[in-house]
Amino acid sequence: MAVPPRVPRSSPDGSTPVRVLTVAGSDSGGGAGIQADLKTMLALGAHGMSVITAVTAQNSLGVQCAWELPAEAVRAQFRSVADDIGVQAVKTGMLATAELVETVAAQLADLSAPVVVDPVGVSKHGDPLLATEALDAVRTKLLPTATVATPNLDEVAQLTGVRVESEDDQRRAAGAVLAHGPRWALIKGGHLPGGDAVDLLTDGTEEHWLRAPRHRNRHTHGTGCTLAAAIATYLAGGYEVPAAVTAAKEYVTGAIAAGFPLGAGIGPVDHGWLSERT
Ligand SMILES: Nc1ncnc2c1ncn2[C@@H]1O[C@H](COP(=O)(O)OP(=O)(O)OP(=O)(O)O)[C@@H](O)[C@H]1O
Ligand SMILES: Cc1ncc(COP(=O)(O)O)c(N)n1
Repeated sequence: MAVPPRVPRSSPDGSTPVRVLTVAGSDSGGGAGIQADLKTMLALGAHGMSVITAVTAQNSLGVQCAWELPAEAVRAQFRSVADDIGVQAVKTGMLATAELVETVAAQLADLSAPVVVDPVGVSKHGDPLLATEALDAVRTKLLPTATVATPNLDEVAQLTGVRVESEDDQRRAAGAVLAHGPRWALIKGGHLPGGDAVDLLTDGTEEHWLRAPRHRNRHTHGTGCTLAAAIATYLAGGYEVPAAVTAAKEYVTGAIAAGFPLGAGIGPVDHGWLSERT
């Protein structure tokens, strides 16, 4: 298995780590959301920071309850981090409501750092994490701020109406996502059948097909969050988009291979797999 690199320190004397921000929901079970993102950032050598948009009561069986934070609380967390510490890349995940999508998009519009938008719609168990009436704000306000948008196949269908059943469909889906304004689209094929897990990264000109062996492991809670957080970390570390996504795919593939059982349902990917190898 390919071993992805850790990001270089961001100061010449090596004292300051790369700073990456996640704007997402909290997963009390620790496998997805804010918790997955911060573990990923630490594993790859960055300093992770968080803007919490919602709190979920969640475990290996699903999401039992969720509460979104007031827009003012989200804005204040964002300003606290951006105005003092500074961010070198941002990842967005669960944003819950149209008001929070608009609040976050407004903050991102003024930022010069790269942005990875994971347009989280539903959990692996089918629990809604975004109100249906927020989809329009995702299309018109959030996607235009994205350096890379990383929808899974359900999110592609929700956002563009394109149903993906083949690699050709992934190409059509990418075009439909790019029409909403992100610089790059990563159409994740994790939910397609087949021996490999194949994702398409494109900016409409270049095409990169990222292939990894599909692991027959049911403990895949948090795959999408982990991949998007890893991409943001590599972008913060100065990688170009194709190199960042390639390294992030290596990291998530290893984490899926090492996913472990917890509770009675779907366990998490193993964010610590790299340190177990060194
Ligand atoms: N069983 C698997 N083996 C290897 N790679 C996988 C597997 N399942 C998903 N992937 C890869 O994991 C990454 C995340 O893709 P996935 O389609 O699972 O995202 P997602 O549905 O957004 O995740 P989540 O369910 O956590 O929201 C992609 O690179 C995908 O190809
Ligand atoms: C707070 C939060 N964010 C994202 C997900 C998606 O992850 P998954 O699809 O693996 O359940 C989740 N379950 N919870």
